[in-house]
Amino acid sequence: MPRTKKKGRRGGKARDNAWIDRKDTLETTNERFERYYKNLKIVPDEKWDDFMHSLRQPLPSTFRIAGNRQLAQVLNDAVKNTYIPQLQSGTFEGEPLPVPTPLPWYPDSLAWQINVPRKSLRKSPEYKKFHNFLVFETEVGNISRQEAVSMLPPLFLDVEPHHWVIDMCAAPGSKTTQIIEAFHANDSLSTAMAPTGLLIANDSDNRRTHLLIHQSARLPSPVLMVTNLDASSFPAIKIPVVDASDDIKGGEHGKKRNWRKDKEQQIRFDRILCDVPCSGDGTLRKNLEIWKKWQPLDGNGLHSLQLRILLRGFQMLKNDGRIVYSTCSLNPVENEAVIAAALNHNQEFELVDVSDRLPSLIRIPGLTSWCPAVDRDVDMSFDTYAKYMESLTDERARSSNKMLESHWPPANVNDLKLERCMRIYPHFQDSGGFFVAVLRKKVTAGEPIEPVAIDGKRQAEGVSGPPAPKKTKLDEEISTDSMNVDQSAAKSEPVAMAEEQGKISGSHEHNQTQGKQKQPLTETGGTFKENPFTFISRHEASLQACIKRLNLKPNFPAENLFMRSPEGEPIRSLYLVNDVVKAIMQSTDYTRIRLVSAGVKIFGKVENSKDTRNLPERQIRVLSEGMAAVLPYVNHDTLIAADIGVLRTLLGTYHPLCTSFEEPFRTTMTNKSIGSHISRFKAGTQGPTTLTHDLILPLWRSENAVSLMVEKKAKSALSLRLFGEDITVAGRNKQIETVKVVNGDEEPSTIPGNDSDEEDVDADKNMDE
Ligand SMILES: C[S@@+](CC[C@H](N)C(=O)[O-])C[C@H]1O[C@@H](n2cnc3c(N)ncnc32)[C@H](O)[C@@H]1O
Repeated sequence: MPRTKKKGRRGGKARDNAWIDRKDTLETTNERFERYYKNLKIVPDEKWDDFMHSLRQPLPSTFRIAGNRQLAQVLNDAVKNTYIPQLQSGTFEGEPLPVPTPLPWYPDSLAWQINVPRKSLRKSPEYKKFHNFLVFETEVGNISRQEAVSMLPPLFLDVEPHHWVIDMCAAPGSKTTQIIEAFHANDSLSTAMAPTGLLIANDSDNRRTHLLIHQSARLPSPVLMVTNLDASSFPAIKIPVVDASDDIKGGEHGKKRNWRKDKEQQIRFDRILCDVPCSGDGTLRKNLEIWKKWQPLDGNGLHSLQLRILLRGFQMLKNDGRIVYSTCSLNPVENEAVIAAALNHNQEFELVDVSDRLPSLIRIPGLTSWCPAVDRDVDMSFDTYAKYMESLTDERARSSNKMLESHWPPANVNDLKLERCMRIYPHFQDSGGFFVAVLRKKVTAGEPIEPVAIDGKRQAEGVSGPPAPKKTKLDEEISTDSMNVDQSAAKSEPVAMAEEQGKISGSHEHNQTQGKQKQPLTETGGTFKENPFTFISRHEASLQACIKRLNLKPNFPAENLFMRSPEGEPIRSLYLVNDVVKAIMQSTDYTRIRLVSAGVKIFGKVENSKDTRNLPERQIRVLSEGMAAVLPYVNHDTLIAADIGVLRTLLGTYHPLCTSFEEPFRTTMTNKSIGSHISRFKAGTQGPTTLTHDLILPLWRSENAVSLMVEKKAKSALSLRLFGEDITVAGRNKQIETVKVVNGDEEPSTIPGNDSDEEDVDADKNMDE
């Protein structure tokens, strides 16, 4: 049986237990917060109490059914038709249990909200069962726990599979995952598309890029690259130009691109997400520490970084492209003020009216007037920057002034259509607070308009045209087209994490610089320690043997496979990227773009064992996590046919002997050679079990047995979904342990069954997790 190299766990245990993690009581007050936002009139006076009341309520848990549409529908049906009726029949302390409700604005009702106090969770068997389902499906990437409002930006981004997209501040990756889903929206469980687009998920915090990699590994894609750079100076990336005769949308899968060696293009993006670091006061309902720390200078301090990130986004956008800017802050200085300053800096851009999108989402238009606080004690007495500057009579006060003109509304504020921005408040639909703005490049005839100064120090009030002002320091930082920027280490504003370390959520950062604005950028990672990305020869013997064994189609892009070790070293795992990602990786040194990860791991090296005997055709196996990426190249006629009965045996036993299967699978497998195979489990009904769609899964044929090469948690999730119980060996073990613990008996040593082959059991333990 194959042994694959043992991997470290990718975390996630602690998260499981906190799935439905509602805090039941909150102590919440901050006089500055109330004074600031009441003065700003962000909500009408008569609604103020509702607003404050809802901020003090625990935030309901929300989740989204992820993955491709077909599976999403199956899981959504399970929530609606299996779990909700069970919950409806349960009670807690004599009261009916609250049941999950769909978020009315989320497309196809695929997102849900649960409002359950912890104690009912712990004590309700119905909720325990539902919780188990959520945990398993989350672990295998089919459900994503995500704050409701954080699901919004990708919905307004409208990503299509051929788009080139950059998520500039992406970690921990909830929105990146949604974008990946958009790339694969049309995949099904038995067929997949090879998207021709590109997704760069970037974050300046190296540790958080690894959270992002973990999160996105649940939905692996050959379009994905993860970089670790300061988004405000994201470097220009050049790749060869594609021949004009090539369809850039790559409608035909596997069609090779003809890259021209003589001509380069700078990558510009169709879609850009700027989900920038922010003070995060929209997350007060779940990040209670903000109540103690909040003060208005946090937002003032983040404004210039937010603006620089958005303006770098402007520079990198294609002509007909779209940018979504979002924060989980309520502060206009981090929201409308950033948008206003960016629009005045580059008048080629405009806000998009998206009022007809997601009609059930309750929101209000962006503010068109506001006044920043100039100190921690919420002094809001200056309605213009000029008046504020006049008030600074001594030279020291003037030179240490941290306020920028762009903190105030510009004179042309009414021309900017800021009402097209969206504000979402907690009392609207029992959510967190959020801000979203959708921007695009105007379609203009003639010459591009020159950017104007943005930080207000030299900018004349009432910018109406494109004068060519002297550049300010902030301008210089922004207008560097970063063509040759070499970020030897990513830099970031010293923002602290709003959320608990390591927890996956869409929440934004909190600036804990406590009013220190525009701090010098700090090095995050020092040296960049990542293994190189080495493309391998498509003629490599073990690879060719594996392709032949799996009957992959001739258009399988074997030349797009790389390993994460220096050239010449033996292959361990092979990763697949699409043509655009490969072109970037070959045109740009990976240390320049601080590339942390790319593509999908599709093949694993089988460690030498009695099965492989050093034979090349037995040395590489297809990994379950890579199946979706391999599917477009699978020849469906040559897949090994199997049914629900076979699946039951494979799930219920680690390595069943070939002879333990019914015909015709028994003879088929007996006649197969040792190595990696792919099987198609046909949709159908057998007894009480219905498989609603075909499943395509990897198998390993050893000397006498067959194994389903799917990691344990995914096996349990599949078993729960199909049979309503966890029939896997691990699942049965867990049940026996629970019974023993409850009865005070000893732990069981082994589970009886057909698991006599020690080596096989090891192999299963070593599955990539
Ligand atoms: C609001 S969080 C992003 C949340 C993420 N979009 C999600 O949905 O999971 C902001 C992120 O910006 C990152 N960040 C802070 N400064 C940055 C910079 N200069 N460039 C790139 N990322 C930055 C932080 O590390 C943080 O992960």
